[in-house]
Amino acid sequence: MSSLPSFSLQDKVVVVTGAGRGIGRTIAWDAHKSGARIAVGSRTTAELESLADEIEQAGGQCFAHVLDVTDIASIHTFMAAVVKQYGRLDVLINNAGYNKQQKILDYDEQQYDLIVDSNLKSVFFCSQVVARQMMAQGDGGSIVNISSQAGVVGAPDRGPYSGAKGGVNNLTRTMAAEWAEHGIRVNAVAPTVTRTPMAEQAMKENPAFFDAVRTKNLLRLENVKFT
Ligand SMILES: NC(=O)c1ccc[n+]([C@@H]2O[C@H](COP(=O)([O-])OP(=O)(O)OC[C@H]3O[C@@H](n4cnc5c(N)ncnc54)[C@H](O)[C@@H]3O)[C@@H](O)[C@H]2O)c1
Ligand SMILES: O=C(O)[C@H](O)[C@@H](O)[C@H](O)[C@H](O)CO
Repeated sequence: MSSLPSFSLQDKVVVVTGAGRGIGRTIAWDAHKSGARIAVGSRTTAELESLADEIEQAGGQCFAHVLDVTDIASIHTFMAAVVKQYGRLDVLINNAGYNKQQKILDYDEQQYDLIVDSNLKSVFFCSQVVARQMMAQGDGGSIVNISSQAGVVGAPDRGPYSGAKGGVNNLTRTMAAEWAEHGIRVNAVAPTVTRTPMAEQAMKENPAFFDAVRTKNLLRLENVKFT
């Protein structure tokens, strides 16, 4: 007999930002399969609505609402809509992110701001709103930040992105330290290159990145082809 408790999110309300595609969409599906009620947000709703339809056809609950994680007013509107829909929330997955690869010397201020706001400011303010709600509920909660290996090691052609993800790592530690007394756990996950629209776009646009992925990935990706 296993001494490990079985993993369940039965009836928990799980919020996933940037869930229209890629890693976020898969997280939303997995949370549904673990019994959670899902709330998803992204800048455009077409992909979210197809996800919500699919989860509901599979017998689950999925609330979709527009969200721009770089805009504090949009974050407040989204989280209020989630609480109105389900009455509470239990888990926040800070997944939304954006990158455009180029050399540090070539970024302008607008590009820098968009990347850093999408990956770091987003985590700060989504977590702030959610932590206030969890504290009001009084029974703790969990926040998971999707960081990156690029926030741990140097990442050529990804200056603002690697800086922002490194910031996410330490923001995670600080949030965990501040909010532990409220029973709110804060953790980060730092994936390496994962085949999603974000990574595919970068591999198409930047041959040096594609070569690095192909040669450094232990599974060898010599046969990767793009349509
Ligand atoms: N794919 C990888 O190789 C990889 C590796 C490590 C970490 N990550 C991280 O994982 C997360 C998901 O990446 P992905 O590869 O699935 O990317 P993706 O581009 O395929 O999906 C990102 C999602 O975030 C949404 N999004 C972007 N900006 C937003 C905004 N301002 N407001 C709301 N939604 C927004 C997009 O619309 C999209 O649905 C990101 O934080 C990314 O940095 C990805
Ligand atoms: O490891 C990562 O966090 C990702 O793979 C990123 O590197 C993105 O794919 C890329 O930067 C998009 O432009």
